[in-house]
Amino acid sequence: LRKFSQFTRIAPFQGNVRFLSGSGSLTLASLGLKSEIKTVSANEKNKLQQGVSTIEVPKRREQKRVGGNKTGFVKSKNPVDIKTAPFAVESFSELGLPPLLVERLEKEGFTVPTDVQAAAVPTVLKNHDVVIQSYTGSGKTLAYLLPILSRVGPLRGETLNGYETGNKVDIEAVIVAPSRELGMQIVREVEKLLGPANKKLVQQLVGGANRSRQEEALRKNKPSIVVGTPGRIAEISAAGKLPTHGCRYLVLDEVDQLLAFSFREDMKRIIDHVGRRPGACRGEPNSPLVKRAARQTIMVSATVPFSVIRAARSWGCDPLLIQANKVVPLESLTPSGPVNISGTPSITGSSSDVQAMPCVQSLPPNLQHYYTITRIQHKVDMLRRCVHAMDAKCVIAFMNHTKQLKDAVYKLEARGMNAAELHGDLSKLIRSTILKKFRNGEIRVLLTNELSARGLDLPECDLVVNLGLPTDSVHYAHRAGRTGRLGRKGTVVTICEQPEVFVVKKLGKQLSLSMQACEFSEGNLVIIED
Ligand SMILES: Nc1ncnc2c1ncn2[C@@H]1O[C@H](COP(=O)(O)OP(=O)(O)OP(=O)(O)O)[C@@H](O)[C@H]1O
Repeated sequence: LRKFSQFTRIAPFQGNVRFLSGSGSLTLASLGLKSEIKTVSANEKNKLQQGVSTIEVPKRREQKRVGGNKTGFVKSKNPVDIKTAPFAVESFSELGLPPLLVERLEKEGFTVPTDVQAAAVPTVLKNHDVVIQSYTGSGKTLAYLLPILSRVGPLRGETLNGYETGNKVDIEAVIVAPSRELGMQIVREVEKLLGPANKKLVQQLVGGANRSRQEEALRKNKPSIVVGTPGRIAEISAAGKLPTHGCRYLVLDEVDQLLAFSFREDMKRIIDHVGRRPGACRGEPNSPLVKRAARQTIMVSATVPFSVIRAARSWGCDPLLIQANKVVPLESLTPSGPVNISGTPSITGSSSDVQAMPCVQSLPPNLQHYYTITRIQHKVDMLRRCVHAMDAKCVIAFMNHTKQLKDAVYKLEARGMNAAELHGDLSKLIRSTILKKFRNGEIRVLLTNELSARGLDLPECDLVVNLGLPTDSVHYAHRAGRTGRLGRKGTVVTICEQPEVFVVKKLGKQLSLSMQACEFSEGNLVIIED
């Protein structure tokens, strides 16, 4: 065992920046991530390009420095100075977005698209069905929202390539997300871009909220975009109160989770009733008009198991896979190809979908991964020591059983640490109040379960702790992805028992991560060298 102070241990990686200090500005350059990002993307590129013909690659410029007076980029209370973010083109206007929308983006502090946005926006604007895959926190939400807002609502371009909506009765875009929190987060993102005057053009249809009020809002406001959870959307659709026959966009966010068995019936209803299936255009002339008349299906996730590829082929028309630097036809992918299959259950329930996807693609490169060993009864105390040692300000700790959450909160609070539990048994109102408090910094440790692993954007989160092991590498990736968003630094610590160490190591191997053993002693992170 060798003992290091945080400062000394991290020095070789990040120069003079104190690890997780929370003070001073953080830079990717100072973290030594510039070269790390380059290495990863070069490897990824090589791996991914084997056997796949790249059909469209957005013009890529030299990676540029973003920072200094441009810190307004990342909208957070303590702006993070991101020196080299994964940005590929200079501006949103280069992507063919209408000027009004570009203006709104600038007002909101978004000036430069991320890689995945640069790849996705022009492709979706060309009416392709797509699967968008890039690592957590890389900006996939705007990657699909921007092309939609270019065609739907008040920010759309003046000329619509001959497409006229006429007397709008139908909803034009349906966005499905697996959790209420993620649904509400997407709604906020759309509202932010539409501006206060046009807020009613987007309607949330999440479960747990008053259904009659949602139906009333649909009738009264005639929104262009609805965002919701599968159950509630399917319910209102089955009641005949969701006019989606002419819907042009169907977005399935966190699509691999939406393919889970529990969503099966609701997803079937949505797939069958939202817009005209692009499959209908098969055999017909491939004219732009025919394509425009069909629904465009956009599937999104950081993890794309082969079940998603299969679903996209069956639900879409010649779908494309969009990753940060390239766009390839899904037809070119096979289970043994570049997008491997993962353990996420498929809609068909096939047991062949059990291989890990190359997770360098699912996780941001700027995360540090550690594990520490303790007895089960000491896990919460180890969490407290870990938070202190890391000097973490905003922590998400995952447990596998809801019943354990309350007890853990109680123990932390007893030791003077602000903590709260978040899980599906709480009402929608309580859940959103807790999340608000966590965002505001009133809660330091959020104890939660898988509910919070997907899609939640809490940019201030600087530490993720696994108090219970994730079930597989896909779950590890989504949990870990709650920190280190959009180029920020982040740390993931898995607190396990001795017999679980081999599982942790296996996860690290599947994800190509360097998973370091550590301890927390006298307020310091202690790395245990192999
Ligand atoms: N071009 C941009 N410039 C600055 N900030 C951006 C840009 N695009 C997105 N962001 C911000 O980056 C953060 C992460 O974006 P987003 O939540 O869309 O990531 P994601 O890829 O969907 O992550 P996940 O896989 O976890 O769902 C958000 O806070 C978002 O506002």
